[in-house]
Amino acid sequence: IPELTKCSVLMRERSRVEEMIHAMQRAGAGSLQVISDFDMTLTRFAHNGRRVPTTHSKDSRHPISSLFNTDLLNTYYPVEIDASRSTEEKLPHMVDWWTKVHELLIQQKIRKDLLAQAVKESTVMLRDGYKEFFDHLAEQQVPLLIFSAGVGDILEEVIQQNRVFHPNTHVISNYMDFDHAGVLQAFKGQLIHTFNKREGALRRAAGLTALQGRPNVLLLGDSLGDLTMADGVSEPENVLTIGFLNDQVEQRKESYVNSFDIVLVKDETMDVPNAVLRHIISGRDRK
Ligand SMILES: Nc1ccn([C@@H]2O[C@H](COP(=O)(O)O)[C@@H](O)[C@H]2O)c(=O)n1
Repeated sequence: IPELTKCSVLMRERSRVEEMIHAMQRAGAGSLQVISDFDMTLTRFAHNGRRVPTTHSKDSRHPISSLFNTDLLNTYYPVEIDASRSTEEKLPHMVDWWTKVHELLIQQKIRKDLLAQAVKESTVMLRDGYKEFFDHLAEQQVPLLIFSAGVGDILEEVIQQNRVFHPNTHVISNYMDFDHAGVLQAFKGQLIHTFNKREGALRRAAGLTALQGRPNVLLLGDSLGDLTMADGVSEPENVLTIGFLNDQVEQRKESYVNSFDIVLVKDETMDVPNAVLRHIISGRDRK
């Protein structure tokens, strides 16, 4: 796979990655499921030197930017990516961050009918190559689980507007609960933040029938917390993990290389996941 030889691609054990890809290729598309994070994994981290907004974050060019206006990002994002703190240390801060953001959004009485326009006018962008990624999985009927600590309603709108929300796509995320007048009144279900995805994986992903009987997993994420997204897969055989290292590269490189099978450093494209998928799905090695 020529894409794996790029200098932005880091691997702790290249031979293990190759073995896993071959095993997944032999098993074919029928054994495969893809589990992916959304913000900064399927969406770009930056474009033309500027941060791309997440499903939660403020987009200054946005006409109703108060909708996503959370300066809390500047306080809590550095904690989220701090390589010197453990996950346990970060947990209470993440709960605070998400709780405050959700409260702010509720106070702002966000209207359901404004969401589509808000997304249309925002600068949120999926990574280059996103269309091949979504379309190829749909054509091959490979289920795609998007597991996001962002806002599910916004996430769905983003993939809808990019015309890639296919029937093979399942989403687990924080969904808004609107009252009868279409005004945000709460968030549904248990809060999902960056570091509690394991609970969601065991509680919710494990029950999705479309994912049953598919022991091979391609997992995509941008945070160490994303590595637990496949913990609900029963009897997994091969779990190949790809991590996007977008920020604080030098501080986090070692932990990412020790944790993900493939690490993509400041790569704003889906080139590597697409190449790996083409290879697995082509089934050229199948006996
Ligand atoms: N107020 C917030 C809260 C979180 N974020 C970022 O969103 C990411 C969560 O979504 P995933 O799809 O990646 O699970 C998380 O990494 C936070 O950095 C935000 O921008 N604003």
